[in-house]
Amino acid sequence: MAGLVRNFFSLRAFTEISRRRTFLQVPALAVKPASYCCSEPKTYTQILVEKRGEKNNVGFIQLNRRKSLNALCEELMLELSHALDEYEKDKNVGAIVITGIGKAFAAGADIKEMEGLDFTKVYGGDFLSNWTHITKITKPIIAAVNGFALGGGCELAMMCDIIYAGEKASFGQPEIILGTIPGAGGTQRLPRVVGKSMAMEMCLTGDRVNAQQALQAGLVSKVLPDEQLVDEAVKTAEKIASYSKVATSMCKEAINTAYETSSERMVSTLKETFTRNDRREGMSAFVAKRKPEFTDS
Ligand SMILES: CCCCCCC/C=C/C(=O)SCCNC(=O)CCNC(=O)[C@H](O)C(C)(C)COP(=O)(O)OP(=O)(O)OC[C@H]1O[C@@H](n2cnc3c(N)ncnc32)[C@H](O)[C@@H]1OP(=O)(O)O
Repeated sequence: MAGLVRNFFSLRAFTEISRRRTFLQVPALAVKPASYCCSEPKTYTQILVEKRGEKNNVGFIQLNRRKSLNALCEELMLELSHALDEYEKDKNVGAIVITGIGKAFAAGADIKEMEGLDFTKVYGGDFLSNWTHITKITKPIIAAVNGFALGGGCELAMMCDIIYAGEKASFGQPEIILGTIPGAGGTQRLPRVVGKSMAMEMCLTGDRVNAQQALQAGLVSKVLPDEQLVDEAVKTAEKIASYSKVATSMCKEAINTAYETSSERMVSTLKETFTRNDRREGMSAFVAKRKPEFTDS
C-alpha cells in the first residue's frame, strides 16, 4: 500500500512538473504576451545576472535598483521573470540565488508606480501579472536577504524555497500603513510559516522583525554575517545543483504541494483596496513624505 501511494505520488509530481515544463516552453502564455518573450535575448537594466559556482551551475540574480531600495517596479519583475526562465531552460543550472544590491533585498512593490492606479486599472488589466511567475520555476531558488525585505519584497523572498538572512536583514508587511493589504502571500505564506499571531501582528501593525526574530520564527533557515551571505547561499545552491535535477525539482514540488493553496481570493481582496480613498492617501503620503490622514473610507 505504501509503495502504491508512493508511486501514485511520484507520478502525480512528475506529471505536474512535465506540465509546468510545457507551460514554460510557451513563454508567450507564461507572463505578458505583449511585451515579454523569454526566448528573446534581453539586456537587463533592473537586475544583474551571472552564473556562479565552481561549475557555473548556479544562476545568480541581483536586484539592482539601489536608489529606490530595489522597489519592485514592473520592468524589474519582467526582467526577473525573463532571467528565471533563462535559468530554468539552462541545462547546466541546478539552483538559483536571488539577492539585492545595497541596503535592501527589496523594499516592496514600487509605490510610486502604484500611487496613481485605481480599481478599474488593477482589476481588469495585467496589474502585477508577473508577480507569481517565480512560483512556476521548478528549480530550487534561494533568497539571500541582505537588508529590507518589505511588502512585496518579503513576499518575493517567501516565494523562494530557502531564505538565508544577513545580520542586517529585516522583514515586514507594511502595506497596512499604505491603506492596503499584502497581496502576494503575506496573508497566506506568512501565517503558515510564522503562525497566526505573529503574522497578524506583522500585517496589522506594519512592524518589522529582524534577522534573529525571523530565524526564531522559522521564516529563515540561517542568519549569516552580511559579508558571507551571498557566498554561503551560492555554496548551498552548488550543493543542490550537484544532485539530480529531476529529484530536486520533484522534492521542491512535493514540499510546495503540501504547502501552497490558491492565492486567487487574496489577490482580489488586494485589488479591492484600490477602490478606497485610504489606499490612495497612504501611497500619496509616502511619496510626498508626509504622515497619511486616513478617513476610513
Ligand atoms: C498577483 C500578485 C499581487 C502582488 C501584490 C504585491 C503588493 C505589494 C505591495 C507592496 O509591496 S507595497 C510597499 C511596501 N513597502 C513599503 O511600504 C516600504 C516603503 N519604504 C520605506 O518605508 C522606507 O523606504 C524604508 C524601507 C523603511 C527605508 O527608509 P530609509 O529612510 O532608509 O530610506 P528612504 O529615504 O525612505 O528610501 C530611499 C528611496 O527609496 C524609495 N523607496 C523606498 N521604498 C520604496 C517603494 N516600496 N516604492 C518606491 N520607492 C521606494 C524612497 O521613496 C526613497 O526615494 P526618494 O524619495 O528619496 O527618491
